[in-house]
Amino acid sequence: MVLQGKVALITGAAQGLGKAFSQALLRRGARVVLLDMKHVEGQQTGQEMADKFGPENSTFIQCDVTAKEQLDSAFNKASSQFGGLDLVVNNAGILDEVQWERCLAVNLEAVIRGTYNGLNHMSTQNGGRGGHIINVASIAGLLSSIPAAPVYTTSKHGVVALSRCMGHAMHYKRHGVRVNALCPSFTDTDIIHVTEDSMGKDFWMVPKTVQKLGGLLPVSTVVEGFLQLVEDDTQLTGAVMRVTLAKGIDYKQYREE
Ligand SMILES: NC(=O)c1ccc[n+]([C@@H]2O[C@H](COP(=O)([O-])OP(=O)(O)OC[C@H]3O[C@@H](n4cnc5c(N)ncnc54)[C@H](O)[C@@H]3O)[C@@H](O)[C@H]2O)c1
Ligand SMILES: CCCCC/C=C\C=C\[C@H](O)C/C=C\C/C=C\CCCC(=O)O
Repeated sequence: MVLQGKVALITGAAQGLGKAFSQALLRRGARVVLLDMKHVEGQQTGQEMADKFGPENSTFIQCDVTAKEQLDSAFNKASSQFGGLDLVVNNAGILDEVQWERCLAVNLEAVIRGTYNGLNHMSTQNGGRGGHIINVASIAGLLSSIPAAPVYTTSKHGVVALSRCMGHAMHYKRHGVRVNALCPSFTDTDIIHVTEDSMGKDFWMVPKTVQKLGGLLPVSTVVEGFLQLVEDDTQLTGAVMRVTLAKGIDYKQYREE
């Protein structure tokens, strides 16, 4: 996808990866609608983007992705303000093994809803232009070796499965919308600063696991993978991109099923 002039909606965009993805898209001439439940941080990031790239090219909408009415309304607002959507990035995520129901609601249910909303708005069947949905999963969505984070791992496995199913040629033919998953390893953002409150008694395992993997990915490496996924039309749909320190950016290969 050539990003110049395209319209993107990104959830969890106030900080971390979502903020970095937004900035990368704006740099390439896209217009971006930033969604986040954090009002203060979201407003600040929205202002920062408006100052750098022009107020007409981005907007912040406060939205809790787990609230159906808020998410639906944010999609409608984004689409009517910017004249349709071309790219939806379901990125908002949390790690909470204590309030695990919330973890599933944010990481999986809201990504399912965001995927269906993205299809509704971009499908050529509904008069849309076609487009691309990127669901931010995790390398945890491809491994089952993270005993300290069973629900987070489950949610991310779900995101990978959802993206592969909805990325199937059958759906692409109907809607003209690519659906792909992005799976980074540990990256230097706030989510990894876990506590006993959110992880329970196994929280001490996180730094050990990071150490075992050789450290944290810089956000810039994940952005590089993200842009490749958006711009490389040869990995059409149903693709699962991994970003790791050990192997860099690559695609998981699946046998024909
Ligand atoms: N940092 C990592 O190590 C890593 C690795 C793999 C995948 N991921 C995934 O990347 C995504 C982005 O995480 P990050 O690393 O930037 O973390 P982060 O904590 O810095 O950012 C997450 C953002 O999501 C927002 N958010 C959380 N719940 C929300 C809700 N209900 N509604 C709207 N917004 C909500 C937060 O306010 C925050 O701005 C997540 O899905 C995460 O699981 C992160
Ligand atoms: C004990 C780790 C779980 C806590 C995770 C904290 C934040 C998660 C962010 C990322 O999405 C997780 C990313 C990668 C986890 C990957 C691998 C861990 C184990 C790998 C291994 O056993 O080789």
